[in-house]
Amino acid sequence: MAVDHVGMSVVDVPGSKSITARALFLAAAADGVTTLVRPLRSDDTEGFVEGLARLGYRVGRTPDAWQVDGRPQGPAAAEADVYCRDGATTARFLPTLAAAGHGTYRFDASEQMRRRPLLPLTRALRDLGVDLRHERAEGHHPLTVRAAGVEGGEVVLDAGQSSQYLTALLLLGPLTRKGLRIRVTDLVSVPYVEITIAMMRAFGVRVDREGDVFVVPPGGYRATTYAIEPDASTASYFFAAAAVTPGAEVTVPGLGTGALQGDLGFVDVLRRMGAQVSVGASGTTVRGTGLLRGLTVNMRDISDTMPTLAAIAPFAEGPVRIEDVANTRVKECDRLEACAENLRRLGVAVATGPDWIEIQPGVRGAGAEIASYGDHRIVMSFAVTGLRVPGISFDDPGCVRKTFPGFHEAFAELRGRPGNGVQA
Ligand SMILES: O=C(O)C1=C[C@@H](OP(=O)(O)O)[C@@H](O)[C@H](O)C1
Ligand SMILES: C=C(OP(=O)(O)O)C(=O)O
Repeated sequence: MAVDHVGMSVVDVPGSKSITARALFLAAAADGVTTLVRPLRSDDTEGFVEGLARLGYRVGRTPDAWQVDGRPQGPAAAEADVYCRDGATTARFLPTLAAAGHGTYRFDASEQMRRRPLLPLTRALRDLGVDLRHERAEGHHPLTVRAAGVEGGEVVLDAGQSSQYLTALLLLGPLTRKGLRIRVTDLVSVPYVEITIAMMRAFGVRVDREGDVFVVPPGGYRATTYAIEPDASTASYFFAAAAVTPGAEVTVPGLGTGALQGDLGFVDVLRRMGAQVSVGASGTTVRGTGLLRGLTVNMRDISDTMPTLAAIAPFAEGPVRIEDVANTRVKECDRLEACAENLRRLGVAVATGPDWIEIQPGVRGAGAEIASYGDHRIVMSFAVTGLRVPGISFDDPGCVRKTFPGFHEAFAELRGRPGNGVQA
């Protein structure tokens, strides 16, 4: 088996996409000028900034920091046409931000983002009195918001397919006249809601929770200086690389015990499988021990790391079964089927159900071309597989630009030799 050299590496992972998107929303809505330190520069966050600019917000940028002139009263533009690209945070958060202002704003997105669901959020916004019209299908982009401020009050929300609906409404709460009481009937990806609440706190707003009801007071946000954590989902590829390479050690600084992101919990999965993991105050280190056990794991809270685990699962001693990840079918692609198809291309035995995937040990084929489906996580995950299976290539390696344009270079550096057989 080809075992590549990973050695001992310190990997500087770019900023969190989720934290950058929330920080941009909060800064745009805040009273004053906010400085965002080390934001993520990638297609998703560039799309968010471009959307803000179209809505009339001013964002000044240096390589390491962005300055946002907050407008508590809402967008400066009376009319705007915003293209949200492929980013669900952009496509779900920006129309919600715009709803609190006064003007007519149209939002559209990539073909895949047009397919991804939105209905529970647009329904909730309408229930709150927002004039929101879909051009084609109910609950999908393109859509137009005729904004006239939001009164607030109580609203019921099903966030069983995406927590981003709840995050959008939580972020909106302080911009409404009466505040919001959001009654949630179902919720996935809970740690992302915790990120939202922690970040709202940093911008001066306290969210209270009474059972299934999230209570958000009116009153707006306070501008601040906010440092963005490295992206924990991105870090998963580098941690996984260490775990599948006996003796290799990867440290990601800036992601430690105080981290906001639930996806850092991926290292607990690696620990259960046999990797050595240490989470300290200033960073996290994973060391490959040569042992990789199979396991059954519920990834409802950290489903962005499902493809990472699926891609290294064939190297485990026993089957790996990942459960409760139905909503990975409505992401950048149907990730359960994309993982299954690509594993089969490599000669791995795999089965899927509505919300699970089970992967058997062993790679019986040679390398193959991986079908990316335009999904950054499929490419980054199977790059890790490529550490142990020679001859893996990608039909669309560049789609990593969504969250990490420099991924292939960083991964090649980790492997200790340039090129990595991957053309970006
Ligand atoms: O709020 C966020 O920033 C995110 C929430 C998660 O989505 P879902 O809540 O749709 O699972 C995650 O998959 C996505 O990458 C980012
Ligand atoms: C699902 C993802 O992105 P989003 O939903 O923000 O488009 C992701 O980054 O894996």
